[in-house]
Amino acid sequence: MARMGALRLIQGVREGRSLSDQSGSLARLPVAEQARAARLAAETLRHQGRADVVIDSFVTRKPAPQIADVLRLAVVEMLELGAPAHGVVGAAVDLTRTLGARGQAAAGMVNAVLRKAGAYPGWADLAPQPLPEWLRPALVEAYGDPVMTAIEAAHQRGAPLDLTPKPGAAPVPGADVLPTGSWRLTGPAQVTALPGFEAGDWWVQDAAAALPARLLAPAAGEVIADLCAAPGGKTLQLAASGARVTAVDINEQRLRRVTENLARCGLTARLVAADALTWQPDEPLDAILLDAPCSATGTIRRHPDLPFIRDGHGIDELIALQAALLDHALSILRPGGRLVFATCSLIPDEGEVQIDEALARHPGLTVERPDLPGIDPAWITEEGGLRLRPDFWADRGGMDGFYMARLRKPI
Ligand SMILES: C[S@@+](CC[C@H](N)C(=O)[O-])C[C@H]1O[C@@H](n2cnc3c(N)ncnc32)[C@H](O)[C@@H]1O
Repeated sequence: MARMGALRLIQGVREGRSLSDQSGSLARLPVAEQARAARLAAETLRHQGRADVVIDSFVTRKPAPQIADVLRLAVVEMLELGAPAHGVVGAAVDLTRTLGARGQAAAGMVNAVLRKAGAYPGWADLAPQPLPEWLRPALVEAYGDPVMTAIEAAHQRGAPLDLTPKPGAAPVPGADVLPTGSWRLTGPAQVTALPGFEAGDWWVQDAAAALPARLLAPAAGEVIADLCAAPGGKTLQLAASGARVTAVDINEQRLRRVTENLARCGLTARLVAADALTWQPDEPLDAILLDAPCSATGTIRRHPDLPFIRDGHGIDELIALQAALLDHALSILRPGGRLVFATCSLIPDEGEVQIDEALARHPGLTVERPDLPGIDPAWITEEGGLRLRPDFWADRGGMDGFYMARLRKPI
């Protein structure tokens, strides 16, 4: 059941739908099978490049796309997830037979290929899934080949579960406390069953994603706007500081998740469904957090489907939107106020370049160098921002790619 669900999810990705958008399609499966299907699909996409090397070494002709996905699923289940070959091969043959006449005809080939693939000797040494052509060259240009290879290796390792604690909350048993203050769980965990979930002592948020709000350094009583706020990880951090927070997002449905998260954690913020390009506050803002919409290329280790469902289109429009959001945010910030600009992107045009260009457009605007506990000074960029990459903290489980900078508006 889970394998069929996983195959359907992968086919959805081939048609351009993200795994998270398709989660409802598994609703008819028991909960445990839904989780298994989602994990199988994600891991198959994460290791697709390596699976193809194995499959190619045993086939004489390229299999049809659906059959290729059945083979990839089985190869990843055996070689990466350690499932016993006999069960996987039998299930893959059965799955193939459900795929119409083409499946009936391919069942023998699938059986023969997978019997050999299960004993493939060099899986661990195969190069990780490369990033697609719409993204890789820009990142090689920005960071160089060795870093690109390290980023791809980090994507292959996936991501641990990071939690942001409410101030004073007791650590979840078994969690490591990271140098920047987040908690990290490396083993399998069901979020809603963890101690402190019901009480709202913490929320799920990658350690890198927790840093923009820390960089803003909110203080109790300050008037702060969180622009582009949903689903609200950063809103929760700002609200937990005692600041008076207005969370603005254009997407009403996503804002509902902010409401739920605030309620669970016993925190308050004013929520506004509005376009942050035109929204006007009713009182002067001491600080703004602008977590702008972006390519999300820093989150590939959590979303291995992203390289497959995107093709690079729309990034120029996002870059223009980020600049416009930044200009409007600066216009509504009080003189002397501070603004953190952040994107979960690895592309410098969505980070370092945005800040360089904003400084050129806004005379008197300055960047304040990050002074956060736990960050490595090597992560600070020339213009004074913070560049985070998935290959950082490799021995601790990595972090999402992110860029952030704290700006100070002149008085
Ligand atoms: C990167 S996500 C924000 C993540 C969020 N800050 C958090 O920490 O959970 C970007 C958000 O920007 C919102 N968005 C996109 N364009 C917007 C606009 N013009 N005005 C307000 N929100 C916008 C999207 O709906 C999305 O929720």
